[in-house]
Amino acid sequence: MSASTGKIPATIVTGFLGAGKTSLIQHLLKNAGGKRLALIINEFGELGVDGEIVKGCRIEGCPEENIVELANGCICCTVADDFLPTMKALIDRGLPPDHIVIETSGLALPKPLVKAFNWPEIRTRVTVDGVVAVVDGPAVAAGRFADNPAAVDAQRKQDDGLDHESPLAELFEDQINCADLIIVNKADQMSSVEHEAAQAHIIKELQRPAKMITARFGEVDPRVLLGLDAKAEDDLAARPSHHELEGEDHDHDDFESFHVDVPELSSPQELLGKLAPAIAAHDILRVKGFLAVAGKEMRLVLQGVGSRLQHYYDRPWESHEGRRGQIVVIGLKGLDRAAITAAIAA
Ligand SMILES: Nc1nc2c(ncn2[C@@H]2O[C@H](COP(=O)(O)OP(=O)(O)OP(=O)(O)O)[C@@H](O)[C@H]2O)c(=O)[nH]1
Repeated sequence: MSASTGKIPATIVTGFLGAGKTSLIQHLLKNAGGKRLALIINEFGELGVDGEIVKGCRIEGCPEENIVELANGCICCTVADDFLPTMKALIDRGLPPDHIVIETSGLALPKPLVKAFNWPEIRTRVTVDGVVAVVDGPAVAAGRFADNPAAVDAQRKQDDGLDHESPLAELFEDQINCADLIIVNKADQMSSVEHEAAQAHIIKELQRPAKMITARFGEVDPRVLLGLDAKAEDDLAARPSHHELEGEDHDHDDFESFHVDVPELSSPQELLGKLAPAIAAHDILRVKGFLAVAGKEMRLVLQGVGSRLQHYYDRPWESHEGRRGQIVVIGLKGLDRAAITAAIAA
């Protein structure tokens, strides 16, 4: 319960694809110090990978019924259909959570979600304690979210309907400009010069006061993360967004995702060898999923952010899952699905 409002506090975690939102939440759950947390996990792709990863950790104190997945679409577009009923169900429980944490999809605009907390049934019971933006530090330092006039011009030539700046830059700016706390993540992958470049870019684009801290693997003290007491739903005018200037056009109309079934692999390398060139050739932004490897009882988690690929075994396959390997692929609209599928699953 928030001491200043008497309402249940909720934290909205935003940040681009692969920035480290799920890692942050896993760390928070492991260090919750007895707090009863409930999680709402939203994903752009049609497979609930993030929710599965968090459940796969089998963290004590966070039973599976406290983790609600809203997959297949961005939460900011389905607020009334998905988010509000989920919130209501959580707060109507006999023993409501102490704190609600919402992981939005990497393509979601946070502001429509904050607005949803003004719905009468929610407003009286819950307050937005803070909006936390997780930022991929090395990607920002590398200029991934900078406005790139040449690239936008080239895209415009292909698509007359494109009426705004780089979709990645816009989304990045909307996410940080809604935040109370910005976490510059992946410190282990940045030199001090890159760290400074990332911070300078954030400060250049930031139009409101927000705290900024650095982290690796989302390891942030829960006392820093929770208890910001921002009451963000009362403060919407101070959180500027490109989206408002563009009417109903949603930034993530510029992105698409699909999934690929992957047969059992002889080794992880069998897939990695095909995936790395496919990511480069098709400028794939994000891949993630679960794979079966011959002779291994455990399922293999695959994570790809840009060209960086990571994999690890997390838990044994359960019998009802049938060792079914699947990965989600996300990129800018116009992905050559047939070519990517053929390259990965051949
Ligand atoms: N080296 C390094 N890798 C990190 C760090 N934080 C996260 N990662 C890795 O980056 C990948 C994506 O991390 P996630 O936590 O799943 O990112 P996310 O923001 O939840 O991704 P989406 O939900 O798909 O948008 C995983 O392979 C993580 O292990 C970090 O600080 N350093």
